[in-house]
Parts: sequence; structure tokens; C-alpha cells
Amino acid sequence: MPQTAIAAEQAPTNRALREFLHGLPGVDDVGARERAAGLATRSVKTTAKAAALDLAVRMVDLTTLEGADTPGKVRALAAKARRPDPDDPDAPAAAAVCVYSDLVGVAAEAVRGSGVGVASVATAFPSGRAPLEAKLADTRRAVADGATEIDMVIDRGAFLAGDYRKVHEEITAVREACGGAHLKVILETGELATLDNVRRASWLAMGAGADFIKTSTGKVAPAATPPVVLVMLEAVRDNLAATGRAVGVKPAGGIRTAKDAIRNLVMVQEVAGPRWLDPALFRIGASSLLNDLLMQRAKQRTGAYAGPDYFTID
Ligand SMILES: O=C[C@H](O)COP(=O)(O)O
Repeated sequence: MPQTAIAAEQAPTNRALREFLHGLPGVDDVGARERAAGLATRSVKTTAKAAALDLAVRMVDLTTLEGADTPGKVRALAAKARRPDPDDPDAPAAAAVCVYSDLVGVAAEAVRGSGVGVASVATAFPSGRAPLEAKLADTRRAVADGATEIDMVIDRGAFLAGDYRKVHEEITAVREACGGAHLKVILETGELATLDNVRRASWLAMGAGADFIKTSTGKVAPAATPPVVLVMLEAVRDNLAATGRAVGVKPAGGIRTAKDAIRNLVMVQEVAGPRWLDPALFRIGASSLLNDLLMQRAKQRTGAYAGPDYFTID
């Protein structure tokens, strides 16, 4: 693994970026898939399972990203993030709500004083196809309206064409527009074709100043597959060794069951290490995972499933 990384402030040339990214060791595709599959067979039971479920709830970025979203839906989502299980005062809050930028003001008002963050997708989500000025305006507006976290998409067309400098420049510009808000950089791994590209995009985003690297928009399949998450966890682990900076990871898209969430936590523990078992460094972007986590929590407490109707619809 590299002893150095790309430095955001250096405005590197495309040639330097290409040399660095193509100099990264290639991903052993079969090995990554086998390791991810092996880790998925680990069983987590009893008290460890109870702790994992609570941790997973605290890591959820509770998401609604639909054209039909309304202020009412966002308020309901925020209420659920603040107090996921109204009958259990011990149930932890979710990490954040994640919404389109025009609904950030509604979300910020609804979570005020709770410690729940407001994440907003920005930069022409989900395609990323817009001029940089529009992307920066989108980001600034979301931050001004109260977003504490910005989830930007990279320009996959530029990345796949080898224009790494353009991708780097956009990320550093959005990073600046974020001000104090955290920046999550969505790689849209389902469009990157290879695990080598996932590794390269991870290092490119981290080098340009990402606070988190995120797998997917949730609009493209495949999304947060175990081998992809594994490769990204390796990247943040190795980036910490090379730079001293811990970057977070956010799988998103298609994570719907407590079993999926716990499998992700096992990978975090085994690949990146226990430091990442923290909402500050690991999030799960999901629209419908929280209910299954709550049902499994209730089952652990009471010995019986409450049934999906017991919890509000995500
Ligand atoms: O960032 C989160 C994703 O958009 C949610 O995807 P999902 O609806 O498959 O959970």
C-alpha cells in the first residue's frame, strides 16, 4: 500500500494523479469476494448482537430521496430519526436524516436540539451532470439552510475517461463550499466497473479532502456490495497509515435488514478495525433498514417479534 497519498492543497496534475492511482496495487478480485463472503458467515449473538443493533441504529443516515418527497414526509422522517421507537426511551437516535437540498430547512428545523445531523445530497445528485457552478451553488444553499453534512456525487464520466484532475478539482471545490459541514463523497461504485476503480476512486476522494467515502446513490444497482465495502474499508485503513487522517465509510443502497447491517459491522471490525465502529467514521445510508433494526431490538428485549406494523413506515 502507498506510503504517501494525494495532497488536496497541491492541485496535482492529471499525470501525477494517474501515476499515483495506477500505481496502487491491483485488487485481488477473487480474494476480495471470498474474504467478504467468509466474513458474512460470522454469527453475532446475544449481548454482542444487542450492542451491534444499537450501534447500527446510531449509524443510520435515515434517507428519503424521492421526487415525491414532501415537507410532511421529511418531518415524519426526522421524528423517527430522533426517537426511532416511541415505546422504548432507551432506543438510540439515528445519526442523521438525508434529504434533497430543497428540504434541508424543513429537516434542520425538525431535528433542532436533538443531536441528529442533517445530510443533504448535492452536486446534481444522482447523475452529477451539471456545471461546477451549479454544484457549488447547490452545496452552499444546503449548508446555509442547515445541512451539517453534504453527500456529493463524483463525475463518473470524467473518472472513467481518466480525467482524474477534474474529479479532484470538483471535490476540493465542494469541500471548500461545505465550510464546517462534513463532506461525504459518493463514488457510485455500481458504475465504476472494477474493484481496481473502486480503490482508485477511494484514494482520489480521500486525497481531495473527503471526510467520508460513500458507495452509492441508491439509484444504481449494484450498490453497497460486500466486496466494494471491503475495498473501501481497506482504503481508509491504509490512508490512515499513510497520512494519519481517518476517513469514514458509508455504504448506501440496498441495505434493508439487520443481518445486512451486522455483516457490514463485522467487516468494519475485521478490515478497518474497531476505531471505525463509531458513527463518526461509519454510517449506513438506508431508507428502510431502521424498522428491521428496531424489530430485532424489540425481539431481543421481549423475546417476541412486534411485527412490521408496530413501527411507523420508513
Ligand atoms: O443513501 C441512501 C440510499 O439512497 C438509500 O437507498 P435504499 O433506499 O436502497 O436504502
